[in-house]
Amino acid sequence: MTGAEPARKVTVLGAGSWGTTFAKVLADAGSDVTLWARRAEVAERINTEHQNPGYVPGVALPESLRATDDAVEAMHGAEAVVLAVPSQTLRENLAGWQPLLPPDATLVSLAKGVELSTLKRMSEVVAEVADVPMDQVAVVSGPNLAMEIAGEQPTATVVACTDHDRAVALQAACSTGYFRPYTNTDLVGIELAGACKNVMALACGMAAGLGYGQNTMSSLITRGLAETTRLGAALGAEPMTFAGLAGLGDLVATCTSPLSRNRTFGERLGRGETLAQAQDATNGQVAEGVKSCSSIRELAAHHGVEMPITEVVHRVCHEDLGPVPGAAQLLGRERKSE
Ligand SMILES: NC(=O)c1ccc[n+]([C@@H]2O[C@H](COP(=O)([O-])OP(=O)(O)OC[C@H]3O[C@@H](n4cnc5c(N)ncnc54)[C@H](O)[C@@H]3O)[C@@H](O)[C@H]2O)c1
Ligand SMILES: O=P(O)(O)OC[C@H](O)CO
Repeated sequence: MTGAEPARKVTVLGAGSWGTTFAKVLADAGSDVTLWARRAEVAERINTEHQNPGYVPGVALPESLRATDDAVEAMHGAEAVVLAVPSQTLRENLAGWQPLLPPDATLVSLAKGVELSTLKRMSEVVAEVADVPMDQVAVVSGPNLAMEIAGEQPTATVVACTDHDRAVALQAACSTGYFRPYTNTDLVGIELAGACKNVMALACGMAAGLGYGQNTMSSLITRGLAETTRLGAALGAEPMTFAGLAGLGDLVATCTSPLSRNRTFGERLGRGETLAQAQDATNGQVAEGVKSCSSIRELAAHHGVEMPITEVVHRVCHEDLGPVPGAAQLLGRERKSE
């Protein structure tokens, strides 16, 4: 897919909550969409009953949306390939798909995370594993809780790509009466915002689980935005990106919605559940912040950036710090100006 023409043939790899929902958006926008599912029975049900009840219960999928568990068939002739798998498995998934990628296809990451061990953003992982230039990689990120979009509630998002024409083409391919994408070329800012907001949603969830109210949430959201913006500035992002849909927009949606897996996960920790107990309650769906809190913390340390909320979330998730002492640690920090 090149130039400013809408993509007509789009493949979505991953039929989880967001992959299925984004495939519906693309199909509703008039694109010719094939959705790849890991399990044959999921693909079969989408094709015959137009449903994916394990991930988007009660949602009628467009009849034009085709699904398959055959990656070769899924990717044949695609102008854009959308990667809708968890951040920490993207490298492994994409390595398997790499030989099948159509050479000039725009590769679109939906994942919100930072890879453990390499500390790479998802677009960096995609460009490296697919062996394509960075301007062939795009990202979609914003306040995009899948179930609300699947219910066709009005939502905006950001399509980011360093190649503006590709961003415009993808924007056209996913614009519907209920889904309004904006373009942006600040890939670094858009991706960091998407990864960090999951960590802040864990923190807000913990606060909710402890019984704290809106002052605490607003304090965490605002200071979470401050530390995310600091990291972004150190990595060359445009600071204004963090005030946009993929920054403040997604932060507010994720930190305040009971639909967020990250917020829900944090709430369980705040109520005193262990990591394993909270994990059991996710129905197999991914709460990206649980792993990304560690990679973001490490990335910040490499760049000499202070991220106190991320630090506490990491310690609660992985170093046995209780949420109450975690809150005390944040409140007890050295006094400073805003
Ligand atoms: N659900 C949302 O509301 C939403 C919105 C925006 C962005 N995202 C991001 O999109 C990405 C995917 O999220 P999702 O909500 O679709 O996740 P999900 O847990 O609902 O689905 C994950 C999908 O990846 C597939 N998969 C392939 N290989 C896998 C492996 N090795 N391990 C686990 N799953 C594997 C699963 O079969 C499943 O179809 C995440 O990074 C998430 O942060 C999600
Ligand atoms: O359910 P979560 O916490 O993964 O959040 C989903 C989306 O990223 C919200 O934009």
